[in-house]
Amino acid sequence: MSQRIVCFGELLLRLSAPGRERLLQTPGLEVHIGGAEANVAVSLARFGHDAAVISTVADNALGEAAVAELRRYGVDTRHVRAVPGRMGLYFLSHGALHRPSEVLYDRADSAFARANDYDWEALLQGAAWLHLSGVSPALGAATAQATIDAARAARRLGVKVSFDGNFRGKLWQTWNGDAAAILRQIFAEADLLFADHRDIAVVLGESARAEGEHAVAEAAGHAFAAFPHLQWLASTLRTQHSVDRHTLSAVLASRDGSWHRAPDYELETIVDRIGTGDAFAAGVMHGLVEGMKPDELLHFGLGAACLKHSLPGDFNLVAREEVQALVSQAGFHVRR
Ligand SMILES: Nc1ncnc2c1ncn2[C@@H]1O[C@H](COP(=O)(O)OP(=O)(O)OP(=O)(O)O)[C@@H](O)[C@H]1O
Ligand SMILES: O=C(O)C(=O)C[C@H](O)[C@H](O)CO
Repeated sequence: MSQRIVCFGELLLRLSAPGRERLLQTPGLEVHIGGAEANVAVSLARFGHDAAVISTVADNALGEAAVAELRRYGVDTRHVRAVPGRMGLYFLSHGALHRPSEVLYDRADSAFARANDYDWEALLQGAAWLHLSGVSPALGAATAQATIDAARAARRLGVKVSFDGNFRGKLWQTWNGDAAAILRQIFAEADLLFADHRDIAVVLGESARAEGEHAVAEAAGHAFAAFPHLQWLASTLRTQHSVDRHTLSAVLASRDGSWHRAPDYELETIVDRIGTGDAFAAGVMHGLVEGMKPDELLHFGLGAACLKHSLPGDFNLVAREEVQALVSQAGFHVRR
């Protein structure tokens, strides 16, 4: 069994309009389970890792369904506790052409958002990595503190910290949270950051006017200077030609000054882009845990992200062999 990776974050129900419809255009919604950090755990479990989720769900049928869905894909859910309260929801309508996708959150005061009493020393026992994201601290003071506590405990215990910026402006606005001050404390504990120039600008109080690879490279330099524990910074590079046609690449920077860029992938008819950043994060972590070389692990992460664009739902339900086949250009023939 490979190294244990634990992911801390909220489990959510996604209620989405069918196809490309607007919300409630017809009276039906599709249900998927999501949550940025849980998405990473599912991907890692699919790649064969010992992946666990630490979370708090409502002690009702919705909480049970969310936990059951993680178990179905091999995620360890022993540290997901159920308490009285409500599950967080998000509504989604997929965009198309020139109409962007829209997310409507209904998650205020969820069981997860209220909780901050985690015994991190116990929960992190045996873990090699802790994965966190910017969604949890954006929910409110309790989860912001829980995320900071988790990152600090991990560092004390020698557990590596992975943090995905996942900036959610709508969530920060609901409670006027000081994103810069809170995220800075988490960035300070991270060994691995998934962040671009915009995430770094928020934390370092800079303005992020420029775009593209150079903007990320410059911001990465500032992040390595500001945060001495930081070893790697990875980011996707996305050019959007329309809502469902993108060019995707990715970059990886290391503390030793090396810079890697993966090839461009053309995504012509995107099925679902939610969770693609999480798929990238899981792919990069898989590569690091497996000891892949930087170019190889970056390409694997990008391949995983590309494949997620083909799948409805938040989870990237692909095996490592499928990602390998894509990055080694095995072609698109029907497998039979
Ligand atoms: N307004 C913003 N301020 C700061 N950072 C932002 C902002 N908007 C996006 N970002 C950051 O840019 C990066 C890329 O964002 P993007 O919306 O493309 O999501 P993703 O991480 O690729 O996909 P997903 O989160 O759906 O899995 C993320 O790290 C995100 O935190
Ligand atoms: O937006 C959020 O807070 C979610 O966690 C829902 C999705 O699963 C997430 O955005 C995917 O990264």
